[in-house]
Amino acid sequence: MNLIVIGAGAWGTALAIGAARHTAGHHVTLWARNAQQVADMQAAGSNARYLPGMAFPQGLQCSAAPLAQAVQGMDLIIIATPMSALRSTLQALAEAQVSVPVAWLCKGFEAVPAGGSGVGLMPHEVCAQVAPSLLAGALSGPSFAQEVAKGRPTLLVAASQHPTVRQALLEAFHTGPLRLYANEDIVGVEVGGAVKNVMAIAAGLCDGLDLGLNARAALLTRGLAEMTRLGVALGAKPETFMGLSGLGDLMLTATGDLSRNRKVGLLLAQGMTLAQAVDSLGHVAEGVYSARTVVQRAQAVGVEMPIAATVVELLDGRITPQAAVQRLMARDPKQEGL
Ligand SMILES: NC(=O)C1=CN([C@@H]2O[C@H](COP(=O)(O)OP(=O)(O)OC[C@H]3O[C@@H](n4cnc5c(N)ncnc54)[C@H](O)[C@@H]3O)[C@@H](O)[C@H]2O)C=CC1
Ligand SMILES: O=C(CO)COP(=O)(O)O
Repeated sequence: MNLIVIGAGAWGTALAIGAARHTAGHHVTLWARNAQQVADMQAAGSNARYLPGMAFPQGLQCSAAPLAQAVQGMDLIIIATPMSALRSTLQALAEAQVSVPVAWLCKGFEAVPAGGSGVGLMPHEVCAQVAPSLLAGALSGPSFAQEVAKGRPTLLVAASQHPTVRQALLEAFHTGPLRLYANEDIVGVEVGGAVKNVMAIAAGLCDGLDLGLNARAALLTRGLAEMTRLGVALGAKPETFMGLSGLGDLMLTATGDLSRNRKVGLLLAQGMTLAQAVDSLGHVAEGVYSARTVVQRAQAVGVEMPIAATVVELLDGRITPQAAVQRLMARDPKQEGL
């Protein structure tokens, strides 16, 4: 199998390493838009900027060729850019008349700028707009890049309504320490991936303010309820949220210190501004950009998401972390459930 990973950040690089290391007979290409980055990676045999200390296995190729040329002859195309570049990348693939399976790794909803109008979309909705004939899907689940690059056991979900896409993802990545499950519920998988990042920011704040383990468990439980409510209202199956891309990724991202989203919350709790927190990461934290869209989509379908809405106010600097906690605690009593 020939496969190409578009976008050489932490996650694209880790997955390319995993596929190249464990699948004899696969030819894996890691593509970056920046020729200098490709030259640096080739010279070092690693991606020092985005995934330092992880040596490339033999056979992993790097490329900065024009995208339309780079994807020729590929059997599977993986988009590993941030959510903000998904639309333009899908457009480029549509223009290149790609007919092989494509899957994105980005977790988020398209951003709606502060004060802006319009509706932010889920990844598969973006694809339906700009590249409707692509055979496409998402690869998601609890997976810190550094652990995948180290070869630690990791379970992922191949989500698509197209069996050929699910099958191609399994063929490419179900190997060695990577185990894949297939799921047709792309809405559920994408809602889980987007909302867990928003909840991880909240969990970082909770821990940064030293609110305690009881508070964090409560936050994640109610966060899961918010995720499920939104997903079901958007057409997802409720059971998807009990799976890897829902509860699994929520647990990992909200409690694991490798998470960039969690780190944003921890840094805000220390008194950093959002700009300072984001600048200090050196990587994307998708929850910062998706939070507003998540809440806006929830309002559009009449779903209440008090934790996510509070995160948006915090990110906008309209409320202090302490006031946010007081407000959530002072909500009226209600029946437990979704
Ligand atoms: N890092 C992780 O452990 C995981 C990340 N993800 C998701 O994967 C996506 C990417 O995350 P990371 O790789 O960690 O981000 P990162 O911040 O490490 O790297 C992003 C990369 O995308 C590249 N990029 C940006 N725009 C591009 C474009 N138009 N064309 C090609 N490349 C472009 C940047 O140059 C950079 O190399 C995010 O949506 C993230 O939520 C999902 C699972 C795990
Ligand atoms: O999606 C991830 C793990 O599954 C990575 O989370 P962060 O983007 O918060 O680091």
